[in-house]
Amino acid sequence: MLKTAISQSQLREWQQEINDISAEFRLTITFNQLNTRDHRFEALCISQSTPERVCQQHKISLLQYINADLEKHTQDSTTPEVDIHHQLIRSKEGHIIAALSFSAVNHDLDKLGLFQPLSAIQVRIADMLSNAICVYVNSSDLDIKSDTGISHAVDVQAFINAFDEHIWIKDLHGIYIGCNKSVERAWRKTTEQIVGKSDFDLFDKRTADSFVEGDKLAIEAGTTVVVSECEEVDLHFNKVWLETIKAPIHDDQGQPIGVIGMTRNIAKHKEAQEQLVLAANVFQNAVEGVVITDSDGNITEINQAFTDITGYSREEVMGKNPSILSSGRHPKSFFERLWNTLLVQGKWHGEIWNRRKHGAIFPQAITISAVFDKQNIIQYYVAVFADISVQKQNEEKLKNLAYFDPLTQLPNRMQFMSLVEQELSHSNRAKKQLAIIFLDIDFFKHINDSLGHVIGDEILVELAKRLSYALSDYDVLARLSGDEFVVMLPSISGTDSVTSSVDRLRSVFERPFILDNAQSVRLTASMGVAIYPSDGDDHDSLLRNADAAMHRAKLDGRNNYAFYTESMTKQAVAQLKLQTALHQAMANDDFYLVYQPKLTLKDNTTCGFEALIRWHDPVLGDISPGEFIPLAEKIGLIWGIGLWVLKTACLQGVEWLTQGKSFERISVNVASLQLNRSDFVDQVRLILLETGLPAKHLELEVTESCMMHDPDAIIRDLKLLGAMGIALSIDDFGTGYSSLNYLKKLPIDKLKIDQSFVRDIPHDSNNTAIAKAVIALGHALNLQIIAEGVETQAQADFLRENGCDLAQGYLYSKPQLPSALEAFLPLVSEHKA
Ligand SMILES: Nc1nc2c(ncn2[C@@H]2O[C@@H]3COP(=O)(O)O[C@H]4[C@@H](O)[C@H](n5cnc6c(=O)[nH]c(N)nc65)O[C@@H]4COP(=O)(O)O[C@H]3[C@H]2O)c(=O)[nH]1
Repeated sequence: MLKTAISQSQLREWQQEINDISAEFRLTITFNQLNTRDHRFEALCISQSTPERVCQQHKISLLQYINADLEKHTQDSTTPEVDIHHQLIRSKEGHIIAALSFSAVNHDLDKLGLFQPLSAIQVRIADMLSNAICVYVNSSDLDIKSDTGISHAVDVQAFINAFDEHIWIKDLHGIYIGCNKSVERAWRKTTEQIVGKSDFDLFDKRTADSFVEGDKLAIEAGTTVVVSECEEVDLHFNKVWLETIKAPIHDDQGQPIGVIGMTRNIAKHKEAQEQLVLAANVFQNAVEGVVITDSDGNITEINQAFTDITGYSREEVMGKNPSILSSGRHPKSFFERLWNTLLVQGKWHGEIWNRRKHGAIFPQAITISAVFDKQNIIQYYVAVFADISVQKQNEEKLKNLAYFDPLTQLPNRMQFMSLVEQELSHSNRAKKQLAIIFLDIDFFKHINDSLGHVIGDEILVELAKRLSYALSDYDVLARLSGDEFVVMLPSISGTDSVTSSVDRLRSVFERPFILDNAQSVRLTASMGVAIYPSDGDDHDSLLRNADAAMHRAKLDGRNNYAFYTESMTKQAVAQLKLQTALHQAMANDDFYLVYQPKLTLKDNTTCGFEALIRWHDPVLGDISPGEFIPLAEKIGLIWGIGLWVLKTACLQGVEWLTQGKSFERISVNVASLQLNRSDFVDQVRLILLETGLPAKHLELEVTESCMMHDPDAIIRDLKLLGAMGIALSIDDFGTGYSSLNYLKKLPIDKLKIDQSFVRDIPHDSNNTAIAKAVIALGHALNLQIIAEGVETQAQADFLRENGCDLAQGYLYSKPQLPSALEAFLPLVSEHKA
């Protein structure tokens, strides 16, 4: 127990007063330094937080002082410099109470005129710096100072009580010789119950052992040591982190004579420490690269991810400017904007292309923040960035998928449309024309079906290359789907320039496509052209109309091209209707045949009938064969229709024969597509067999154009038909192919002068000349000549006079139903007669 000359109640009162001051000024200690008993002094307390100002004056009655010795005191209150002196304070019994450090602090208080600084003291207990208290003596007491000097008396108990920390002092035997109020509260014991006891008296053995061990540590170390850190619960059941430090107390000879201990709550410190550890962990383990620079932009810290992403180690970048990463991709203005935003808003976020240590450029998403101090001055810049190379690559891939055809790498429909739209707005402003060419490969389906899709793809890739080469750099080529390509020709000067582009595109198909297996494939394409602004003023209508024109080119026999006109669309719509009806006609049995007699000009006797098809549609009415036969050829229905006509005509012939009628031959028109079929001869043979019509009663009329495709095969088939006894004639002679070379090879019997040459004879000199020439030619080849479309007697007379053998036409009879033709069908017996 501390021996003091003052009573406990006085001490408490005194401490209370000090505590009040402490509360107000965060002061913690006070004591009388004067070696004068029963003297009244005034203490002036100065807040440590505002050390330059006198905040408030308090009178403290220091009635008594602890009778402690200041064993060594060299304090000189007049010394202006800070000078630290260490003191050991002992109780009357010689126990060391505290180890104090005094430092003189020169304040300007004397300027107030009221006080003279006697001593300004800063006190340390076991290395813990307390708040300062300056003790001044009233001017009137100065004489005392000069008489008596500085007192050794210090109220140590009050001093240590002022601390929230638990403070205790033990001698070398481990006996407590003092403690403060905090210890009383924490250990739930009074000072009297503690002083004079050892740890073994107060705690369980394990705890006591650890405490004694701590004492030993401090004594052996000869300096302050942290002996334990532990988490506990305080009186209010709050979790606290307690740290116990111990310091040895030495005598004049430096021999240890005891231990001072102090336990304090370091929860806040611990929390801050944990936060720091956590932050450091986050910093180092972040996936994002982090770089910190000082306010001048010099790198002060980086994390591991920075090194992983950029390839630069910490040593390589410390103190350098982040511009070492610069890729050179961004213009100066980019960084000017960045800095402007950063300085004004304190933050910038965006994407930057930087360069890795080994040279590769990469994109990064980065946020740069400025860190300000209390005065709003920038202290640091912190940049957090992520390498977004993979994300960029994926974006690029997606963009490609969205805008480009993966097979040919050409723009796809979406991209093409957007390019056309852009070009249209330009053309609109510049008052220029623009052309869209729609290109579709003829019969490409057959390639896929016969050679497979892999070969089909191979051809499309090769074709895409060829088409690209055929176009200029300004033209845009795209693949819309399957075998459909489309071209935009911007700023065309007129139709001519389009035609030459179309010609270049067509020339691409002149060379065969050589496949991997050395097989060669020949292709043709049909193209349609639409021109802005006449054929449409937006991308949709232009593409649609180019497509319509392309279909027109297909209907015109493929391997062709067509320009779009408004009327053409209407025509296409009407054709679509007709097409649909034609498909129905076969199933509905809407076709029938009429027959037109053929006569011998010499004696006007019937020498045969031409079977001509008729179609009556319940909705569309009568439709001329001149209209629907070419359509049937184009949409592939001609084969079925042709067989039906052949069979029906043969059955009619059989009927007439059965009726004993004489008609020589029934002639049937054969479309060139029918003749091009390899099984045509077989089909004819089959029909003759099925119907029972003798071949000698059948004649087939073929057109010259049938010789256009594979003439050798046609000649072979015609010979086979001729060998069967079927007569063959060339229809519409003079209107088309007219190759005399083939004509002489053909096994034909007749030439038919087309009605266009018959029409104006004998008045039209050209037609009469042609008619005469055909007659002469035919006769020279030993062929019979028949004229069609004979409407007048004059025509008939001219033809007869010029050697024409046969004729048919309205002069004799229109094509009619069999029932109306009785007059032209004599009985065999009559005919012979
Ligand atoms: N102005 C005029 N015309 C006359 C006269 N005499 C006959 N005609 C018409 O002339 C056309 C002759 O047939 P085409 O040249 O083979 O021309 C035929 C033929 O190429 C084709 N066609 C008709 N029926 C068939 C058929 O069953 N099969 C095939 N493949 N084509 C057919 O349709 C074309 C037109 O046939 P149609 O309309 O029946 O027209 C027929 C016929 O009615 C006349 O004195 N004056």
